[in-house]
Amino acid sequence: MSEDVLRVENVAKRFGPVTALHDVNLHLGKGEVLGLLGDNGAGKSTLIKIISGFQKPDSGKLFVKGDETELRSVDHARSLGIDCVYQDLALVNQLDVVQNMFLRREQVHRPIPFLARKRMREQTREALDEIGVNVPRLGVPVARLSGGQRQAIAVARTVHSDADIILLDEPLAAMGAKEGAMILDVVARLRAEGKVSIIMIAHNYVHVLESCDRVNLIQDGEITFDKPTGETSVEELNEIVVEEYRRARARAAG
Ligand SMILES: Nc1ncnc2c1ncn2[C@@H]1O[C@H](COP(=O)(O)OP(=O)(O)OP(=O)(O)O)[C@@H](O)[C@H]1O
Repeated sequence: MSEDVLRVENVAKRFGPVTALHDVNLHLGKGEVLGLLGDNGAGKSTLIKIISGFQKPDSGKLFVKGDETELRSVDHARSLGIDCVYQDLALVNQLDVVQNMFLRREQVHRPIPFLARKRMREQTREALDEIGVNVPRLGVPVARLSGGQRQAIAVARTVHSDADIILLDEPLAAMGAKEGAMILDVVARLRAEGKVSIIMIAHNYVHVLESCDRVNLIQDGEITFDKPTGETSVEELNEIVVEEYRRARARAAG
């Protein structure tokens, strides 16, 4: 891979008595797809929220495209090309599919002329077709759609944005097998094009090994494993996780 588009150095984050991230170091190359694996509560979402400007770290540094950057907000991160599909999707239930697709653009906050609305519908349809997910009625509030369809809209919105650093927090979480495969196809296409860099949180080792260039494992708020996917296996990843589980049980037993 060429230069890093993102570097996280010694990042720590606490929530009261809970240390979510101890001392995290991570890097993402241009055009690279990095899989981030880790148990529940390991710190994956906190890390992604820090990289997307949603939360601030207590300490540590973030470099975006070579420049040390203190992200002030999600909008600030977006202005630098970083966009995230959060686990809870960040769709607005009462708004319809088209309005959600354009949520972060100012049209939604003003009356929309008929022609602009028509263009927005066309672009929404195009973005969803690109993902390959069928959402027949674009005018319904997204609250009435399935979890998989909602997830697809959130992913389509990010892929169709100007972002060149895309963070996917468990993009397959609410999906059936067919919809999940479509999202993995989109990741595969973006990976082949090499224009965007992606961090994908996932629980399925096989998905990560097949869809990513490199894999990081986060355990108890620290990156404990970093290898190209071609140099590791489900067995090796399993072994590390089981070993950590044994250690945690031994610690708990005193
Ligand atoms: N806003 C918060 N307030 C208090 N504690 C938090 C907050 N956000 C995260 N935590 C705690 O920080 C730790 C890491 O949480 P995080 O959500 O980053 O884990 P995760 O690896 O994404 O887990 P999961 O796979 O279950 O989503 C957990 O112990 C969690 O309870």
